[in-house]
Amino acid sequence: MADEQFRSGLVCFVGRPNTGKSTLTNALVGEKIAITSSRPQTTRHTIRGVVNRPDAQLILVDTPGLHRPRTLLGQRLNDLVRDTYSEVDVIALCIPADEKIGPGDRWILQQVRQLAPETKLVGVLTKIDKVRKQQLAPQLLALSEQIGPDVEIVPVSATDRDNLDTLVRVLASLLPPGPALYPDGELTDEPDEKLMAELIREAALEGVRDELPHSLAVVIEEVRPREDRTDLLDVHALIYVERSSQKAIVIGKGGARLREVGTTARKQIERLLGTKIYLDLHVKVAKDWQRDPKQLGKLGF
Ligand SMILES: Nc1nc2c(ncn2[C@@H]2O[C@H](COP(=O)(O)OP(=O)(O)OP(=O)(O)O)[C@@H](O)[C@H]2O)c(=O)[nH]1
Repeated sequence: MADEQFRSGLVCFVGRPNTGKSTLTNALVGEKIAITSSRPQTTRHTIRGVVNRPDAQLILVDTPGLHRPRTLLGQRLNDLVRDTYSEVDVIALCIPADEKIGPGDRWILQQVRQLAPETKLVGVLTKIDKVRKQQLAPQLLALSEQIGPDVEIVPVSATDRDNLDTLVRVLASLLPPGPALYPDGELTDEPDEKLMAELIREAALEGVRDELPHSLAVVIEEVRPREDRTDLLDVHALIYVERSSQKAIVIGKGGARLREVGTTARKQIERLLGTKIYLDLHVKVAKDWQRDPKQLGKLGF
C-alpha cells in the first residue's frame, strides 16, 4: 500500500564540473527549465525544474557548489552546505561513465556522506553513450564499491535520453510521501499563501477524509517574519469546518490530532519555502459555509 502513496520532494545532482548535471536536469524537466523561484527572500534553493509523474513530483534544486578547499574553509561555509544537503530529500551523485573515478569524485562522495548522513543517495552514471557496453559493467562495479552496496546506481545518457525513466522512478521511490508541492504540476506564480493553505488542508484531511467530505477550508490569516529573527516566519492559519462535530474530529483528543496536522503541514511548508516557520493553527466553525456565498467569498472560493 505504501508504494501507492503520492511522493514529493527535493532532489539535487552533485558531482564534479562537467559530469553532465545540467544536461541531465534539462533532459528531465524538458522545456520547463530555468523558471526561477518567485521568492528569492525565502528560498535557499534555486529551483531548476519540476518533474511530474502520476505518482510523484520531483523538484530539482541547485545546491551550493562543493569546492575542494585549497585553503581552510570556515565553519560557516560548512554549516551552509550541511544545511542545504540535509534539507533535500535525495542527493544524486553524478559520475561520468567515460572517466575513471578519481579523487575529486571520492572527495565529493565523502563530503555528502559526512555533511548529510541522513539524506538518501543515488549514484548516476552519466554519458553512457560515450562508452561501449563492455566498459559499463566495470565502471558500475567501481562506483558501487565507492558508494556502497545499498545505494542504487542508474546508468543514463542525457543526450540519448537513455534510461531517464528509470532514473526518475528510482529518485521518486526515495522521496517522502506527501502532496505535490506545486499542485498544478508546474512551477506556478500562485502566491505562497495558496500553496500553504493547500498543504494544511491536505494534512488536516489525512486519515479523516471520509468524515469531512469537502467540509474543510483553510485560510492563511497572516504571514510575518519574526521580528528578531530573519530565518523564521510566523504563519497564522484558520481551518474552517461546517459543524462543531467536525471541529472535534480535526482537533482530536486533547488537541493531539491538530498538533499532528500542524507538524505535518509545517514540515511541508518549510520544504516549500526553504525557511523555518512557526505555524499557528486554529479551527473555526463556519456554519454551512459551502452554501453561503458571503462565506465562500471570504474563504477564497
Ligand atoms: N555524450 C554525452 N555528453 C554529455 C551527456 N551529458 C552531458 N554531456 C556533455 O558533457 C559536458 C558537460 O555537461 P554539463 O551538463 O554542462 O555538466 P555539469 O556537470 O552541469 O557541469 P558544471 O556546470 O561545470 O558543473 C557538456 O559538453 C555536455 O554536452 C551525455 O549524456 N552524453
